[in-house]
Amino acid sequence: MITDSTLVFIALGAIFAFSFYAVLVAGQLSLGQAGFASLAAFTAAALTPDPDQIGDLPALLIAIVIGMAVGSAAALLLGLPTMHLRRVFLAIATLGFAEAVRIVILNQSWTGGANGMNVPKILTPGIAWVILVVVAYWFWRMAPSRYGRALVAIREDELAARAMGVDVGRHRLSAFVTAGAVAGLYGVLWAFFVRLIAPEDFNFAAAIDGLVTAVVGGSTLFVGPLLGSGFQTLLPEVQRWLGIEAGWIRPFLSGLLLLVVIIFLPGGLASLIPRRRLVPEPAEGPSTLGRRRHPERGDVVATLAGVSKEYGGVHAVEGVDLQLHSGDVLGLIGPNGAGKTTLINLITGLVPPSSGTITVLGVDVGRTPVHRVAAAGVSRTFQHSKLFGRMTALENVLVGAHQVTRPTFLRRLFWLPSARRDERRALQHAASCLARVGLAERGSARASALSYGDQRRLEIARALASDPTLLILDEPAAGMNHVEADALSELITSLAADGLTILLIEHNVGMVLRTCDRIVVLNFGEVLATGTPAEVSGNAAVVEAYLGRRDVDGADDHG
Ligand SMILES: Nc1ncnc2c1ncn2[C@@H]1O[C@H](COP(=O)(O)OP(=O)(O)OP(=O)(O)O)[C@@H](O)[C@H]1O
Repeated sequence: MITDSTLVFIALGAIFAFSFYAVLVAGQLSLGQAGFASLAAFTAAALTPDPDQIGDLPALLIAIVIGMAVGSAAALLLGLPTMHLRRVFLAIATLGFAEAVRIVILNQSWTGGANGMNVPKILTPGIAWVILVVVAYWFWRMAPSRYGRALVAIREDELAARAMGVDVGRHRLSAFVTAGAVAGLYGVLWAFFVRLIAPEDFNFAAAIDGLVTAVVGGSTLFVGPLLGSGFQTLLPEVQRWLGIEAGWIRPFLSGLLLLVVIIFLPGGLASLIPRRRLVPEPAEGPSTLGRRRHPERGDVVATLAGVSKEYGGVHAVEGVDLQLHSGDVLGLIGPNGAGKTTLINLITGLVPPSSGTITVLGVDVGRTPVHRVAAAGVSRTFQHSKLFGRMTALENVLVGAHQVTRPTFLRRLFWLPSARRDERRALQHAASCLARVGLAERGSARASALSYGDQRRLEIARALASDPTLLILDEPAAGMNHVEADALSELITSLAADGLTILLIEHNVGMVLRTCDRIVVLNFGEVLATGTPAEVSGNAAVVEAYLGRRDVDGADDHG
């Protein structure tokens, strides 16, 4: 039943699916792979020397190099203007590209137009499978590397990944170029196996086949494309074996399976296979990563001058002047909608100010990408949890350590001991961050499975992993009981004793009064009062605008 052709088509289907996997893993949906494959196939077929003259293997190797170069170059050129597009918009743009390629190739004389192009058949099942193993190996080694984790983090929460110091644009582009190279590889292998290639081999249906293979197989594990391709290729064989020739059965069943997988098994068939979880390395003494030199106690860490942020007609932040000093714990309080979150989004570079200047650790924040602000030593948690839900607690913290760890992917490919050493150090560092917030035992739990209080603590551990100078905590005690809030208060005090500067936004006023050296009160986007806890709590305007009002609300979270 399984012929040589079937074996080759399973391998080719899986390689093509890997080109979708390459971007799905970073949360991107691209349909341009058929276009990359087509460009690569026709260019390689036209340029590769005659195998009768130079031998089959050298000819195939030359074709592969040409195809992968063409595929990745096309992806780079298409990626540069489209990488800012998200989800369905990227799918539409890339689909448009693939369709344009098909029409251009159809109308060229050198490609043979609709008649297609004759290509020598030099691909053997053995070579097809060796190449598949190499491609699978690449993605297998990539997944647990710093780069692989960053891609998954982007898929899980792009904004949080940026705040953790991941250069999202560069990572998305490199995933896209990888997809182009792998699609180009597929195009070449296809061309040098089927004898006659035509533009229709790389049409919309081919792209959808590749996507279905990747989605059905699953994008969470590298074997997914193989499972998907095995299913897609073997189904017609099983049909033939059973004597059912109807051509509609395969597309119908794969459509049905796609539906079932999306509804019941979002991780694809591969998610049925248990995944080996990273285990924390026990910390041997203090972490050797990071060790950032913080400014001298009392030095200015951040300066905001006349900062305003408008959303349409809403003045979320209005003319704020503020300085943060090294080693300070500064509290930021105010009624709901006062502009607290907007202010920290401004300080971390997530939103640009409408006017005014913000300088943090020497960086002009309004003009600097978020990941560079993070690299300068700014880290934060989010008011509404922005954990990477499908990653474990340990993996979340490892992404937090992105800026203080070294890239390992290329060294992992060659099993270099230095990569293993770097990984051990990163794991120990992550374990010590988890231990610092009291989550030492929870490292291998999925972030989304943690209790609410533990999720808040995990966000702090992830933020700490970048070894920040300025740590911004946005309502870290929300949902915590008094005991947990007290422990959090102690943690904040101990972090400040280590030299960190902390900006704490919190509605638990009792905790803010106990923990902070200085407090800023915002109201309607403006600074209503600044001072020590005693000064602020005795300020009549503050009591009127915030403290009193909250008491009337009956809120019991003032401590
Ligand atoms: N992206 C946005 N688009 C439009 N308006 C916004 C946006 N972000 C914030 N705002 C508005 O800006 C004002 C300040 O909001 P912000 O979330 O900063 O307040 P906050 O003090 O953090 O409130 P809370 O305590 O409820 O979190 C609100 O009126 C809010 O509706």
